[in-house]
Amino acid sequence: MSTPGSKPASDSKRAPRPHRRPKKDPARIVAFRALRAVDERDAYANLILPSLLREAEQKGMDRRDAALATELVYGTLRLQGSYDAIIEACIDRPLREVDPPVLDVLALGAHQLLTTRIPSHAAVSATVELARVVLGDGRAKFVNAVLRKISAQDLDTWLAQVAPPYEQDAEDHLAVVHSHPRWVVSALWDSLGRWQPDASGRAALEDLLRADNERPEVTLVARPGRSTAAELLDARPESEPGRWSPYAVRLAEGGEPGGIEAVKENRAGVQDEGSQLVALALAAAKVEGRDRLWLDGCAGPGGKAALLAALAAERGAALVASEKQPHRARLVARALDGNPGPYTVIAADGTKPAWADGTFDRTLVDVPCSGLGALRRRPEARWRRRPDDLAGFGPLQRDLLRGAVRATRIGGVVGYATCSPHLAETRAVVDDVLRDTPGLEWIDARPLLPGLPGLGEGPDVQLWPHLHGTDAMYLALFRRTA
Ligand SMILES: C[S@@+](CC[C@H](N)C(=O)[O-])C[C@H]1O[C@@H](n2cnc3c(N)ncnc32)[C@H](O)[C@@H]1O
Repeated sequence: MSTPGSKPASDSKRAPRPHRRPKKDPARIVAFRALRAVDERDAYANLILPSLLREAEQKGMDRRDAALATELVYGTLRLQGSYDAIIEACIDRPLREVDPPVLDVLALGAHQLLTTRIPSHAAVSATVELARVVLGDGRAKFVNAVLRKISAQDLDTWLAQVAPPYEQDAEDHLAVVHSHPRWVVSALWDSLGRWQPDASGRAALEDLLRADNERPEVTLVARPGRSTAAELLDARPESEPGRWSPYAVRLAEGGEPGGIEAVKENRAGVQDEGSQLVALALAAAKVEGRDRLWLDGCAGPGGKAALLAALAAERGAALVASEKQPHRARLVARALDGNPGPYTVIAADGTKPAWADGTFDRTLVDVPCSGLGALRRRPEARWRRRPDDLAGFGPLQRDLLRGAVRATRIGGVVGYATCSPHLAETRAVVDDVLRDTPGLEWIDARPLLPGLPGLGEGPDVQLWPHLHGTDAMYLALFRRTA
């Protein structure tokens, strides 16, 4: 029996193949559209994908296909560096001469072949079908030929072939094997060496790079006084308590937070444990005297502000949550909605403050940064960021910290946080501000994060995905003494 498009081999010379419409495969089409939006419009995968999935679900896409599309987008973007090197070894021209949509289809195919459990024949045929739909028959043939070459070896064999030997060029080797830009490998290595001098060798760096390529758990925060970890654990019995924060609950894989009552009512939210620890450490630092008015000077979209506001409410203190961008200030207002204690949300520039010097007892600035500490969550960020971006953030980070110091009264506490372990955004900023700002005592943050291993020599702390299971948050705490 012959089906449309397939004929007995003996016929193949005589009859031309009847035209067959390519099969539409919603998961792979959504994945392709998401990758195109990331490439063409600088879209963020975590924003564009949910909207494409909603649209496809309205047309009947089921949950399994939605899960497949999500895995394909995130997995392909994370491992793009490795896949590009492998694809380049399978074609006879430089990668930059391949049209970006073709490259996206090839990378999607490489991901299915080399990293997922999809059988090779299914991965090739489904990706070639996708190519027929989105690229046309001619280019689908090219895709077919390249994917067949890729399917001849597994990922480790390919990487051993395409990465330069470690001994010849360690950073390039790790960049290709672990799919990070070389400059990011270099920066992470420098930072790891600063914080973990005894454990910053090749093995530790590889653990970190691997952790960046893993899908992060979804962690919830039970906002104090409004919900408890026990309530969240009851709502999701298959979830687990956080490792470090008493307010954290880690959802089991695939766990959707949206249906949980406490989340719907804003009494709990989604928040990485590293961010929770930053807010908890700031709240735990000792201030001298009055402790009534707290400031979050870079509050948008409001995760840390919501936790700080709840902690402040428990102590009879109030939070001012300030954010420069009005649309992000609106997100902060939403995050704080229902907080049991007093709070104010304002749109203000932390470098030209809307408050008198010395107003606050505790101040946090969680400054804009490269985000190199959250590569697990933002799979495209590593490819989009450039080393020059750091020079752009540096002056603002220093000004925001100086502004935070001025905003805080003598005896009060200031926290400087970034979601980046890059030394230019952490130690270099703090060293410069300490040098030109008299009357600042650097507080040891380590005792304020009880139980966490590997916090180094202090007084500041750097969290790590591979050691703590958190984003790579940095925190330095100061007391204003004069
Ligand atoms: C890393 S995010 C803060 C994340 C937030 N703390 C949270 O946990 O949700 C940095 C924020 O600082 C804001 N920002 C940038 N420049 C600022 C400035 N000059 N003054 C105040 N906020 C600023 C950005 O718009 C961004 O929302």
